[in-house]
Amino acid sequence: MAEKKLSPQKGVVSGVIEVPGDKSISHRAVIFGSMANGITEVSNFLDGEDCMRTIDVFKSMGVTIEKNETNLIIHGKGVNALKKPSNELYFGNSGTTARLLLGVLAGLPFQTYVTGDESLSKRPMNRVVSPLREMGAKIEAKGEENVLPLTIDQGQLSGIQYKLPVKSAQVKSALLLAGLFANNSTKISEITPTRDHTEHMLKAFGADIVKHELSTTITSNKQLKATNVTVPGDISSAAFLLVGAAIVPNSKLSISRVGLNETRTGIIDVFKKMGANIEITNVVAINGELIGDITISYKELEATLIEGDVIPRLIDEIPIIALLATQANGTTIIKDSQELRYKETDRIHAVVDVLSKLGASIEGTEDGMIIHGKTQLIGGEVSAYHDHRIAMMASIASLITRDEVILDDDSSIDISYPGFFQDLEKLLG
Ligand SMILES: O=C(O)C1=C[C@@H](OP(=O)(O)O)[C@@H](O)[C@H](O)C1
Ligand SMILES: C=C(OP(=O)(O)O)C(=O)O
Repeated sequence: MAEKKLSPQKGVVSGVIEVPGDKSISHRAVIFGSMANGITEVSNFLDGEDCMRTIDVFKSMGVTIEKNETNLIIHGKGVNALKKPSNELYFGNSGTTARLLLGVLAGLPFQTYVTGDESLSKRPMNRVVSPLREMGAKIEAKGEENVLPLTIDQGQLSGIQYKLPVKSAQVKSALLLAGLFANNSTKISEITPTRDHTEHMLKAFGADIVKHELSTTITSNKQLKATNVTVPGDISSAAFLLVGAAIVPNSKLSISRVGLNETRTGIIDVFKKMGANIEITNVVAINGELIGDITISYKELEATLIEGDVIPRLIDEIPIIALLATQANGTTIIKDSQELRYKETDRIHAVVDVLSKLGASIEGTEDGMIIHGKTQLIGGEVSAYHDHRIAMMASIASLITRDEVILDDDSSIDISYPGFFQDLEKLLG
């Protein structure tokens, strides 16, 4: 535990910066690079704790993964070369590692035993385990049904046609990965588009994948071919700094080389709906992923309604959007976000608790929250709930509080944004 005292009102947020690599794409680069034949070089890989858990899993299955000054180098020898690990596989705090790896481990010809930390051990795994069992996977809970720890035995997978009941890219990705091991094709359909990095990367690594509207079909194929991956800056990390600039008068901030995949840019739509001064420039596509620069400057904002199809496009940004809404004129309503209750912590409860303690006018609802702005935040002692996104939200709040913010523990920030406080320091006047 590392308590953090954040002094209030440290001045304007201004400058040009890059944020660390995208967490979702970094995980996937390690997974695909480790399953492929050949060397995969990953530039701008996120050195966050969650991605380290994915690296450790493949190292324990015999893959050589090393770093040079700039890149992560993965020496893939194909899925047939993966070896039975000698110990349990530990997924730490990472939901993405857990869900995606279950899809891979279900197809491997040896037994594995998988565990996670206290938070991950409470998060639902049935959303992945149940369709994987339909495919023929042999997965058993060690204790309580449908949560970690789990044992995965060798099973013969068959393709399925599956309509996702939850709006989850992790579930979709797990099933597409399992589809690589199945003896016929697998078709996954969604009701609402979720992040599609897995689909882009499957294509880049040579898998046989066809996308038609909201359905994706994958044909079994264990022979992925290595390719280099450029990881864009993480828009979910950029979100904290962008909100910092949007709420501190006279700020102006540019973030370069940020991922702008349409399935991730819901926060930009929200900024625009609130009337923010925001501009996107220099957009290029690399392996199907858009990358560009975002510039924002301070402006009075108006409240808005956030609901429906935009939610999966900004699901991880809702804590910081809630802070933004405390500074917009009027009532912002966030709906359709029940999924927040199944993250590192119940994020509806945590956001409402932290922002209320800091002086905001906010209520939780079953599937979201209602925020009345604009309020002068006061400051005070708050818990980060061991959740990186809550810790960074409270830290950004201190830029506008009247008094100090005391955070019980800032160590979770290393999950997705090591160097967060150094970057923030650089931008403060
Ligand atoms: O696929 C991914 O990389 C992720 C998908 C989302 O989770 P769900 O699939 O549970 O919505 C998101 O919240 C998580 O941070 C990363
Ligand atoms: C929910 C998150 O990640 P994960 O599901 O991988 O733990 C997150 O990064 O906000």
